[in-house]
Amino acid sequence: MKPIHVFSEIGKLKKVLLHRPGEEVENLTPDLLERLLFDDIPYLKIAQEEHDAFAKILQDNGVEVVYIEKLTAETLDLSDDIKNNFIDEFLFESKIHSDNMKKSLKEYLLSMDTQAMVNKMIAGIRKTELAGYKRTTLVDVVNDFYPFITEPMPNILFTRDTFASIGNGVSFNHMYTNVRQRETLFCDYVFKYHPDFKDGNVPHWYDRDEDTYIEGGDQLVLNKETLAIGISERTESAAIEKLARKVFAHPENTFKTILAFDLPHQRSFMHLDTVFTQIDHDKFTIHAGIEGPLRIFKITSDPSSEYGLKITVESKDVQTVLSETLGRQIELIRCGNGDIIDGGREQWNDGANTLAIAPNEIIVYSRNHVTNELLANKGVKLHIMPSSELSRGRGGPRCMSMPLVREDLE
Ligand SMILES: NC(=O)NCCC[C@H](N)C(=O)O
Repeated sequence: MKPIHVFSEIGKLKKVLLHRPGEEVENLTPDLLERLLFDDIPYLKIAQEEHDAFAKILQDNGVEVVYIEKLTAETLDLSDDIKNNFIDEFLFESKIHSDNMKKSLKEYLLSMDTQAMVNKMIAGIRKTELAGYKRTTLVDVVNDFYPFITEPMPNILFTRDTFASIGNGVSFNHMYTNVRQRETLFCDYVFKYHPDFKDGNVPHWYDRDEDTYIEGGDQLVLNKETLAIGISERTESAAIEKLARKVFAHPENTFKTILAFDLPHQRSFMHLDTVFTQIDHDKFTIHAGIEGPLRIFKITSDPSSEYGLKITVESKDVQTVLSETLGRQIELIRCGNGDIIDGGREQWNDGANTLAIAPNEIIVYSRNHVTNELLANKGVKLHIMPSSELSRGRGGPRCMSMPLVREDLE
């Protein structure tokens, strides 16, 4: 089996990548929430308990759970060179430019064991914790009010977004916001050097140094022939074209069609998986807000065209386009039963963001009880996880997980 094997959204989940929330959550302050893309400050202890419950559901159902922070530490422990280069790149991307500051930070980071160092990089380094921190550069003086030398990365919790497993390959994403850019450095090193991944001959469908942005919450693998990608606040059409050309050109490629959904560019529709996830061969959850007039583009390979792609605009509704493309009648189950209040509230709390661990078997947030009851009545097997604190980061079970291996569907 190759290290990455994901040809559907619903095949039995065998291995998944998570991040257990840590001290970065305690580095959120009201002034920083908007910049750091959180809507409130989770209570870390409870957030960790909720996350452990999530991991336990996965493990109890035969899924191997690996953590990005642990894989990164194992990777950096492989050699001093790898560790040194990682620190240098991290500091560069954290915009630490003065030589003095770089030197003191490097000494500080190297004084810790590798796991503690990785956790600290994710948590952010406060000005108060660096002994002898002095304002030396113009940047330091200008930013005097800012409490961090390196910024916290609370969104690394959402492992779905930084890279996406597609078939046997990976899309290393260029994130839309600067604050999420450094997250992709961690998986970049893991895939380059970690023994579980480096020799796997994993094709890259996209690279983090591309100049157009794309995020994993917008990248769905509907089956071995079909991808769905959101054109959203976080993913631009130019990035989808680049990815499409790479995927279609690969000698072992199985994907023939990419459906691109043109979403409203606003936070409540942040990614395609914020409004739409697959539950079973013929069932999806959906936010009623995207069922209506929505442009959907069908992208296929066309070697005779100048850009190598054929684009057609589908003028039908989501249900019809999906039914025709997947070759079966599709049922869309509305978040909050489509009610303007229940649907609005539960979609905001990721009621439409479910993680399938097998066909017709999904992990959902407890707080979305209207949607959950509807799903249970439709015969969907639910694994319900606690969700008071984790939901404050605006991501659900699908956002908090990146499948590495799924069994193929029959
Ligand atoms: N796939 C997803 O929808 N991920 C959720 C990301 C939430 C995070 N706070 C963000 O704004 O990027």
